[in-house]
Amino acid sequence: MRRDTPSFVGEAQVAPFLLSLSTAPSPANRASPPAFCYRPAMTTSPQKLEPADAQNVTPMMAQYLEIKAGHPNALLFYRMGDFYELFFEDAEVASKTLGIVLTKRGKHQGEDIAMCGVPVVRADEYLQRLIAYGHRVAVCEQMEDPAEAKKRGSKSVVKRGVVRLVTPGTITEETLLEPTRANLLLAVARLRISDHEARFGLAFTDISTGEFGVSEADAPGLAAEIARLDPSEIVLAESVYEDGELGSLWRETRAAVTPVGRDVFDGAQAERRLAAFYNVGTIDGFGTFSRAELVAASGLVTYILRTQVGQKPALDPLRRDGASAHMAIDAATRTNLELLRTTSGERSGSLFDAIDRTVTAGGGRLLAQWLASPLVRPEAIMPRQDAVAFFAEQALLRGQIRTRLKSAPDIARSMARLALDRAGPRDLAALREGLAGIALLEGLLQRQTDLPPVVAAILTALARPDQSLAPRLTAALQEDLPLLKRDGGFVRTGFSAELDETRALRDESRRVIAGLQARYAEESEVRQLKIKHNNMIGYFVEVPQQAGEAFLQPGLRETYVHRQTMAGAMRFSTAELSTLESRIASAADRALAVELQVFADLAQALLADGAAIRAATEALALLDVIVALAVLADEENYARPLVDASLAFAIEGGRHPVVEQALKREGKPFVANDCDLTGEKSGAIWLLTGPNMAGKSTFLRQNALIAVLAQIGSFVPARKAHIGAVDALFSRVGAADDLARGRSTFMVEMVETAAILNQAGPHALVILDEIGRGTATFDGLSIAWAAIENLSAVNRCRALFATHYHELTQLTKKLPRLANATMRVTEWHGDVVFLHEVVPGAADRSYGIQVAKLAGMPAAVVERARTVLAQLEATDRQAPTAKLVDDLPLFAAAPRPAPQAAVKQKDELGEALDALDPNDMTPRQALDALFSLKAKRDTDKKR
Ligand SMILES: Nc1ncnc2c1ncn2[C@@H]1O[C@H](COP(=O)(O)OP(=O)(O)OP(=O)(O)O)[C@@H](O)[C@H]1O
Repeated sequence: MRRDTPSFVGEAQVAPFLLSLSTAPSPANRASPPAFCYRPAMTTSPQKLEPADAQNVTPMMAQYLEIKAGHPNALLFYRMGDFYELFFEDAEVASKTLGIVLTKRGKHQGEDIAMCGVPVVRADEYLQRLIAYGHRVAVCEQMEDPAEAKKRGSKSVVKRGVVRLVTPGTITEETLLEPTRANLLLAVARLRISDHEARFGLAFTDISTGEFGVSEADAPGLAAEIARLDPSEIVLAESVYEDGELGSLWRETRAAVTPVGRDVFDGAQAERRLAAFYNVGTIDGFGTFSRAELVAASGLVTYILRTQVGQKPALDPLRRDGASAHMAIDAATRTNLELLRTTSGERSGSLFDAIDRTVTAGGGRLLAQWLASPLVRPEAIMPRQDAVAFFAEQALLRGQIRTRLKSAPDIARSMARLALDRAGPRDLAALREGLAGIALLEGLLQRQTDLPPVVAAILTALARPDQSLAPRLTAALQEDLPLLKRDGGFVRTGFSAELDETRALRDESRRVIAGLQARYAEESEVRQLKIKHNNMIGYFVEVPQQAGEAFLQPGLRETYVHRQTMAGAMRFSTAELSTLESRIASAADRALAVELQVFADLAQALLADGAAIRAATEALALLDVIVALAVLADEENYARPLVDASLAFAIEGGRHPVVEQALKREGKPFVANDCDLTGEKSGAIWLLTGPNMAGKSTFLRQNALIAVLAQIGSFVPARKAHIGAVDALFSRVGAADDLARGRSTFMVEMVETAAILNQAGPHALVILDEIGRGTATFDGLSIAWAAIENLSAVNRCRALFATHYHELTQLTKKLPRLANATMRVTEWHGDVVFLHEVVPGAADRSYGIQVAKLAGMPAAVVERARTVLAQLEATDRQAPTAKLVDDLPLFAAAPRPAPQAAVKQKDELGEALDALDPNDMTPRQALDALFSLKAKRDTDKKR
């Protein structure tokens, strides 16, 4: 692809050059962003780019170096005419990431300067790619007309400045954002309470919609809170980033992590900075916030102002997003239950995908947020259920609302771009459609009676925006609109008399040119004479070369001034054409100026009503979600659950929301199953046995997912459900190897199971699927055994525990809260048939060999396995594990020590523990260490 010379003067040292682009990364096939952690020292090394070298470089390069020195941690997009250029290491990084060719331009300190560039018109595509790979980009624009620079002398350089830092958490462009995912920027501030204890303030915002929340967590709760919010970028002080104890958190998050200087989180400035940001005298009116929350919020706005270089996004006032009001779900559980994404990172196959019936991007984002943060308080859940129930009964109204919602554009993001002065005519059009849609929906809801409180609140919010805005936008805007306002042509004829006048002048000039061409052709007797235009020489007369010679002779040359001789043609200008040209140019300039003023006036009117429009937009998203949940309940035959503060968990005829739909697509039925963990008669912990493939995992997960759905306010896939609100949900599967983190299967299982046994309280719901399978039979059995005893005696929570260790079923004799359940199977001509039915009792056998046979194992191997099994069973009969239950004294767990006491008792055992690094251990070493710790502990007790 050949590029034109950049059209600015004073920088003639920039030669035209060749640049080839590989296939452009398309927004549609965007690769999912790799897990990364932003490395601050990634770009050009500073010693190479000392601005002090400026004496030895061209003025333009000196300017580049100075600007780059101010942004060492970002790739610098340096605007040159129609391209953004990157130099030095920035160019190398960008060319590798974007797949564009690296070229050279001039020398710096004797070495070639690497360079690559991206066309301004396609910058968004490239930005998207760079951001997805965790880079930050500083966008440096030309701040004056090149003609201005030229006036200062031919060598002078166009003024440039960085207008914006683009980072994963601060983007607003439609093309860079995923429509149904909130793009959260999270700031984490640490407040030390003592040497051993710290509180963390979390402040998060979605700049593209204006949402702004704060919350607080202690050290153990921080990871779960980050997993719940699932931010795109995390900003934190360098000291917090470098804290060894938190290291794994920053390494393992999907978000880009941006450490910043401590001044960003300056506690002494917090209130003042927040008040300045919101333009208020004091922030007391926003409510009461903890110190940690305020420091985080002020860090967040400080970072935003720095990345937006002074442009202030319109953010809602901060609001406490109480973590305690939400079900605690840690990262491993979220992954395991595939709430928003499957374990392989795709949306398809997740719970979100299965239940999402929303029709707007804002609704999709809100539903995802609800799924990420189910509620705990029944009095918060009930109003949502009432609203869903209201629409579940009204199919006709639902249909009318959805038709209107479908055509409503994503106006939250358009409003955000407007506030940042990044909006274009199409954003105004989106607001025109959006506001008109809001008015229609308001009318529709107004005609209904007996609205439940949530729907009544939606109606009030929809009525808030200024009703005159939509008609005003309709009157001002054309139907077909350009992307950029600087292209003009978006204001409707008839809206502005001044604009219509200048446009008439421009159109009339065109007619004059046509007349002039006819006259010139007649006078010169050259019929092929044409008047044309290009950007280099403006309007000119073009004639075939042979005819052109006559124009150089007296008679014609007085009128026609020679400009260019081309292959086969000659070009001339005339005084009349020059006059016309300047008239046309000034008419076009004037027309554009009027259009930009119209744009600015409309933008101002919309922003003045910003709070009302944002409230109406939020109401629109809420309406979409509520109606979508009603559609889901109707389509999939879900029932309204009873959620209260009890410890009940009684599901009748429960189904797995994702598996059920998958089976339905194949025309297969799903077998519904009951689950009662209420505890009085049924047992609060169910030990589930049954062969592989019988449906154990499906049953376990369906109950966890039913709890999640019930607590977001949705109806659930069951005939009837009574759920005592779950405050924490844990789900673990006998782990697969987690080689990426350098841990073995067994270690992962132990770390994760330990987390549950340490944290689950009486209102928790715990799902454990084949815990202990990652190690030798007896080790695994013993650990599973001890874990069940702990769950029953210490955690006293509701739990489902699937296992292949049939020996464990004996435990019900000793543990009254434990009940056995099994997957019913039957045999047919020697083959196992799965009935997918959960019934009380224990599996009599594993059917492992039958399943192997079903899987196509060679007949000889199956036969041999039968023989070995017979032998093993004979041996077990001589020393049955069942006897153990009678022999072993009942589990006696020590009460959990208070954290304070634990710190004080730092002893030999603690030191031995400190010396261990589980990440560096093999399973064998971990086991050895566990035994040696236990031995040490036993010795201590005897002392
Ligand atoms: N209730 C059900 N109704 C109909 N089909 C079901 C049901 N439960 C499970 N299935 C089907 O059986 C398959 C196996 O289920 P699942 O993975 O839960 O078995 P499992 O007992 O956990 O097996 P493994 O021990 O091998 O993990 C599922 O993919 C699903 O197609």
